[in-house]
Amino acid sequence: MVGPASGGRIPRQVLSVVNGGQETVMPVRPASIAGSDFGPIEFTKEDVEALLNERIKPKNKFSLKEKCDAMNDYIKRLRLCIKWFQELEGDLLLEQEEHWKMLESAEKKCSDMEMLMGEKEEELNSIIMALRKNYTALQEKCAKEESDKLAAMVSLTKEKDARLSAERSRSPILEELERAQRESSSANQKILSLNDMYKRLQEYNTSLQQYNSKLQSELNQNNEILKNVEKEKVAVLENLSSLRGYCTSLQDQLTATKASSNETMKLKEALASEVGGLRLDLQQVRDERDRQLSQVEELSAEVLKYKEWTGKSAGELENLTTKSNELEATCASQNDQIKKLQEKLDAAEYKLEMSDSSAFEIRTGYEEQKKVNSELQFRLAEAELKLVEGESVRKKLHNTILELKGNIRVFCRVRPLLFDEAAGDEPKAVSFPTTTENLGRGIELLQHGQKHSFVYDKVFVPESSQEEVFVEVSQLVQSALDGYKVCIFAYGQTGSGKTHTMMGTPGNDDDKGLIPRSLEQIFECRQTLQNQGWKYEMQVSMLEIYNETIRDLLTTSRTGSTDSRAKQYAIKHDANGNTHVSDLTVVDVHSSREVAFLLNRAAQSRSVGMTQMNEQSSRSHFVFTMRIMGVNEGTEQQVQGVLNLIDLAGSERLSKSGSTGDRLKETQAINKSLSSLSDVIFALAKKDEHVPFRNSKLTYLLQPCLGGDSKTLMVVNVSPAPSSINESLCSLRFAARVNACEIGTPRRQTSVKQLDARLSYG
Ligand SMILES: Nc1ncnc2c1ncn2[C@@H]1O[C@H](COP(=O)(O)OP(=O)(O)OP(=O)(O)O)[C@@H](O)[C@H]1O
Repeated sequence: MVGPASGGRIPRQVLSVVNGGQETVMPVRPASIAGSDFGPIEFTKEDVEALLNERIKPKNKFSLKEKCDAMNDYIKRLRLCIKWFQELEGDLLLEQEEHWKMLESAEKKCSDMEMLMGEKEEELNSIIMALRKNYTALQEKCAKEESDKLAAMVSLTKEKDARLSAERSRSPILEELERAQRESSSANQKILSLNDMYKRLQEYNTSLQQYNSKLQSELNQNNEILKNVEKEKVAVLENLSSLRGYCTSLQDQLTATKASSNETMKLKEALASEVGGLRLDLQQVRDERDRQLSQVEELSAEVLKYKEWTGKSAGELENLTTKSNELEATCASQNDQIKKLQEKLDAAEYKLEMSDSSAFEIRTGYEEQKKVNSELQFRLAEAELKLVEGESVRKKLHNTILELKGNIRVFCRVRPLLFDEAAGDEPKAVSFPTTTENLGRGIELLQHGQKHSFVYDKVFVPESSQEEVFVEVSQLVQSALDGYKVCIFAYGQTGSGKTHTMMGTPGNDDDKGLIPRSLEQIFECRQTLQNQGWKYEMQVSMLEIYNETIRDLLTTSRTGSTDSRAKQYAIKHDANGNTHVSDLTVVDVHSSREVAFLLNRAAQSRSVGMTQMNEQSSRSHFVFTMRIMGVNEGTEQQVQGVLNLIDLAGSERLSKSGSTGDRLKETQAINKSLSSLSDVIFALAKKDEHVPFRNSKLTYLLQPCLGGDSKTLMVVNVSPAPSSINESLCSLRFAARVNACEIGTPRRQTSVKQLDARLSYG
């Protein structure tokens, strides 16, 4: 395309056409050209230039004619163009005028603008001045910034250096960071899982709490029922005893009535025989009278005959008359006799009648009493049946209560401060919460100003008597008679009161411990249950585990020589879940006195020594076992219970006990077996597949009691002395974990088959 030609005025409308690779420029006036008769005007750039320069240089590539034609044609067109240019010029002139006018107005506007511009310039100048000022300020600032920048640059380089050194130390840090991140993520995961577990534990806890409250309410209900049953039992027993009293009084009455009836019968018989005799006498008298009358008649007849014989001698007549008078007198006296006899007979008959009626009365009374008696006998039998039923309900409820309470239960007993432990001004190390929730169940320990709280099934305060402790245990002991395996063991630091709790003080009735009290209860109950048809056989054995060796405490072969003590006793569990100790002395017992005698013997054989903590310290675990076999002849039911009462050796810290030599060996053996016991308990609590019963003689012996279907009670003994606070805390923590254990379900051993006669531990 061609721009405005230099030196000439170019029409405003010029078309640039590219045709066959050659560029063509056409001046265009759309209205006139588009509708012109000449068709499109074609000329080259040079033509246009020549036209504009008023020079035409036709090209030589055409023939002359063609060129002439083209020139003519071109001239024609040029003329047209000139014409159009002239028109255009006129238009332009007009336009120029308009432009001039516009220019004038523009100039005016320009002068206005200039004025405005002047004003604006002034304004701008002032702005510029201000800007300059700003600029100088900015420059100053900039210089300052520059210096700052320089300082920053210096610090940047320093930082860069530091960064470089940091970069160098970065890689190990990064590694560490990665490791830390890994650890953190695993810790996070752990936290998450712990949170999860915590949530689950909380849920479990709430469900346990709900379950616990349910159990508590069930327990309360059962306790209520038990109380009612006990009340009913008492009422029935009272009723029974009053019925028995009434029955005996009736029996007495009956025998008295029977005796009086017999007497009356005898009297009656005597009277009857008397009446018979009197009748005989009467008959005889009557016969005599008749005979006499006939004699009188005969004599009268003779008198008449003699009267007829008037002539006969007056002497004979007289004789006859006297005879007759005599006979008449005899007759009269006999009549009197007959009268008397009749009277006697009447009286005897009256008496007979009377005695008949009284005999009848007595007989009816007797019959009535017999009826009352049989009724009473019936009621007695009914009451006895009720009693048996009540007893079985009691047993059931009692066992349900124990099951609800859990088959491993924990009691805590705090002994009083001993004489040499007087606390002085020190604050009390042990206290007992008084809130209703934990009353009688809670204990608090103060260690280094920190309070540790524990809750057990029962907590006995120092003032609790042996009787109070036994009352809580007696139901468990009763279970052994009902056919359960029962295991009660005392645990605690040395000198904390285990032996006191289990054995008590010999020779002091009030201070008897759990073992003698349990035995008394068992033998008393045996007596009561005999009335219900139960017959019991009991066997006891006593052993101690000293330095991981079993010793038979009832062996008679021991004469103080250590050889018999060294005998190896093997513990065996049979297929029925019973545990036996080979060669152990087993004694049949029939009374609590017999057992007391054996206990005394065993106590003398026990390994006891003096430690810094206890003058009479048990250096071994003492295991008392009673096997109870009961048979009910009426129901043919058999029960097989086991009662294990264990006084464990006291745990103690070597540092504190000051043990050396043999004592040290003992202490180590004691601590090892106690830690085995805690391992077993915890494995059971965690429901581990493997429970390390075999790790010690004690745990292996007690395997059926700890791991199976027995009812187990741990009495944790605690000393209140501030000097023993650490040991007390350890014992209480262990007890708390035991309390949280859930091991097996107690099972009653009842059968109708032949019982195994050997003594077993479970
Ligand atoms: N409840 C109590 N009331 C009065 N005295 C008690 C009580 N408990 C323990 N004692 C006394 O405390 C002392 C230590 O008690 P005990 O011998 O029973 O402890 P222990 O735990 O069996 O010790 P070890 O493990 O060393 O045999 C004894 O003198 C005992 O009489």
